[in-house]
Amino acid sequence: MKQDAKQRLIFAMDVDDFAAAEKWVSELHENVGLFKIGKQLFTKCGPQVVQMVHERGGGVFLDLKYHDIPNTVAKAAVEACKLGVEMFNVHALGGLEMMQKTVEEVDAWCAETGNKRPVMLAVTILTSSTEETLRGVGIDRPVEEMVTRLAKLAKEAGFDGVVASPREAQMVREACGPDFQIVTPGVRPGFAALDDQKRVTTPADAVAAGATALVIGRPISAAANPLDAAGKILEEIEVALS
Ligand SMILES: O=C(O)c1cc(=O)[nH]c(=O)n1[C@@H]1O[C@H](COP(=O)(O)O)[C@@H](O)[C@H]1O
Repeated sequence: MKQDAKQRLIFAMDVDDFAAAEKWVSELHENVGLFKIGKQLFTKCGPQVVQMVHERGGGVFLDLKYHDIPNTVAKAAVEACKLGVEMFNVHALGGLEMMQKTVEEVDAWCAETGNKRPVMLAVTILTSSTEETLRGVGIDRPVEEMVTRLAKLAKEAGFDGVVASPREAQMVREACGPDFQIVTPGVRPGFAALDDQKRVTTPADAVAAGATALVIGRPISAAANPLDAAGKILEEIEVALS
């Protein structure tokens, strides 16, 4: 059971330094399944940092949120596959054609090389966004409607799942069926601060709502004892799963 919960805990390794990343992987690998490498760390350290996580026995969620013309995103996604990452993401707002082309090229690369396809996720609406944020960019629709719409689009394109707020997990589950993965950031255990997240829930509530994995950063990294904080989150996930 702990192993199952561990695979569902993704640590957001939001640091800009190779040594700091190395320290986090060594310190947390016992309680964390995947280490999320985002824009800051990847821009600073590049593919070497992916290799480091793999060498230390961790899995990688490459969080570069690709959003560009279809050909550019598809080619970048194939490069992510070549790094051997376990999971990567694009912005669903890039549209159906962008996501379809990405699935097509990744599947072709996997067929050619015999490699396993990484979990492909589409980001719906960021957990830091509100209706006001959407209005500001000309989208006059409720957040919930947009999340469901983008999740369905990702599914239609052949994506494995989405990144969404835990508050929208249940709606996505209903719209996209039981096998669709729902990875939720914006998760805050009772002991942690909200920081800049706006649409949050606890780990237990996220799992109960249908989240298949949780992305958690500062509630672990800012804790007095990060391994212990990750352990407490695992326990909460285990209880929610049972
Ligand atoms: O794609 C993401 O991981 C992501 C999507 C989203 O909507 N909101 C969001 O917070 N994230 C990421 O999830 C992580 C959350 O970190 P904490 O707020 O520290 O737990 C950060 O690395 C964000 O970049």
